[in-house]
Amino acid sequence: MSKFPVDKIRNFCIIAHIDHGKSTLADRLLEMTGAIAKTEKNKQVLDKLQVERERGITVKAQTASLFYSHDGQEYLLNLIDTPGHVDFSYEVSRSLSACQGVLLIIDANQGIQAQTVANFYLAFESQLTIIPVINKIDLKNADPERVESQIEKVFDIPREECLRISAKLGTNVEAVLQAVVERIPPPAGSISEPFKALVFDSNFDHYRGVVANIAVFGGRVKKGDKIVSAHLSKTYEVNELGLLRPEEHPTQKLFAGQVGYMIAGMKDVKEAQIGDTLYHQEQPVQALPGFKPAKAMVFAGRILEQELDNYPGGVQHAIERLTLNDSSVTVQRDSSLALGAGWRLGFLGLLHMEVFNQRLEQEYNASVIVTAPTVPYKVLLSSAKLIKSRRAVQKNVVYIDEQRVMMKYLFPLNEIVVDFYDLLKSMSSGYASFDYENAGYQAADLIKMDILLNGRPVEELTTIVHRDRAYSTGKAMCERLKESIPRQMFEIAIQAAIGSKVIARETIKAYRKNVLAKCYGGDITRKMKLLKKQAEGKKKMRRIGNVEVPKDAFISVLKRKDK
Ligand SMILES: Nc1nc2c(ncn2[C@@H]2O[C@H](COP(=O)(O)OP(=O)(O)OP(=O)(O)O)[C@@H](O)[C@H]2O)c(=O)[nH]1
Repeated sequence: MSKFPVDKIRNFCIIAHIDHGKSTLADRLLEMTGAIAKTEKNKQVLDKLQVERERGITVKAQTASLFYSHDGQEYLLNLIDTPGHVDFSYEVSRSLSACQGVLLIIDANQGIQAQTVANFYLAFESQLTIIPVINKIDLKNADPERVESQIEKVFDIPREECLRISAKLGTNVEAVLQAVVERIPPPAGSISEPFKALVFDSNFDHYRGVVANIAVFGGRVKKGDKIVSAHLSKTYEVNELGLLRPEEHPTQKLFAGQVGYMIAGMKDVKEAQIGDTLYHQEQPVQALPGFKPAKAMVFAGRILEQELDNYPGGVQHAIERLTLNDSSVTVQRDSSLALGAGWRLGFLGLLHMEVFNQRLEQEYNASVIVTAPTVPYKVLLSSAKLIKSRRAVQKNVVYIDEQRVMMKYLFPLNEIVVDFYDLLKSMSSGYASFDYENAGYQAADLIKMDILLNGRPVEELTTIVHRDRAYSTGKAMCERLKESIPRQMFEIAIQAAIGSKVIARETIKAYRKNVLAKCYGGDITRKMKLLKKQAEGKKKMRRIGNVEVPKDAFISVLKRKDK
């Protein structure tokens, strides 16, 4: 591809609240610039992952380079479609680092929603040009006037700057392309500078190794060049590079201002850190600031099971490779006597945890068991100092218009992490939307609860709970254990205790398990089979004191309840 002057390049993201129409607009922009054919089949083409297609949501940011003629000039537009859901906001913030402007899409019926506000601030803080685009004006209940008033009031953007479109029907989408060219500034870099590129995303290809998505901030790079990654100071030869249109489109060179992909013989996922800087071997540059690591909000232990071994290299590789593509997941090795070796993974939210799990299964054929989500705590060890409990505290209220109000609260994270969003949606008949950010640690009345089997604490089941919830949580855990521990030759007491105080108890009656009881007389092979099965079952048991506990019992207590 021939050189494209920097002033004819525009890099922009599409950001919005979930379902406001980003991916549909991206389809129209791809069609109008000839990147994809205009057919029914080409729907949400940038949502490539199976999990995205099944759930109808974007979870990965995707890049597409478009060629667009305007006023007799040819422009290269690099579009990044981003996810809308709060759990994937790390994708948005990284994508913004490769852009100078954003299209902020707002549904003409729903108006400004929680993630519209959150995404606006991400773009605003990055000092990007913001083009408000009111979408779905074809809807019967569309009220673009009202949405423009909201935009003026909440974002202080004059209503004249808003575009009104229907991404579905293609109405006025041409105006969006024109606004991108006219309002968003070109990237700052120059071709005469030394080569400098930011790795803003990467994924692992089974055959070609690491494929890095890069934004070239200065200079140029070509096939065969020797480049260095600032993070590891390791040198690589560029094997392949090109544009994403949205499929890979190999080129000989990439220039300042361009966004594209690069393959440079990186075989290990540790070699292509997201946020890394690449430069020419002979022309070292100062590394770019990179990205702040994502802060995990929800933790889940994953338990290593036999069936995880069906991915070549084992589940370790599968997790490493998937976290390369989703760097917001934190991974720690973990192991316990009862559950065996596993991982403790941190996520930005519950949907994020579900999606990661689904991707492990679908893309790496690794089935895993997810334990109940927990949130991080800081524990102050003290003798008898009671800490005051804190419930949600209202911080402020803004009336967006006569129908909508924006309220800010300070919540304990574990109160909102599991079902708060679902509850809010059903209570408001789907009208309310919700977003959250980390407000730091707060003192709370939390206690450590132990589970005892015949008086012995089971380390793996110790949990931190709010004092008000201790009884119900303890009772539920005891009941679940009672269901899953088989009767044994003596009575088993299952207790939930806070310190030395027992708050819940279940009892399993004594019983001599005679697996042959039902086999009156006859068939010896059937008897042998049952005895063998019992012996195998014993291998999967863990002994706590004198009580034999099957592995499944731990899992049934720790596993998330199905919805
Ligand atoms: N009537 C109407 N529907 C639209 C329009 N644009 C998008 N939609 C519909 O709105 C729904 C959501 O559109 P998407 O493009 O998937 O929304 P999104 O913002 O990409 O969603 P996420 O990526 O999951 O955040 C789909 O059912 C679209 O068909 C429009 O202009 N008019």
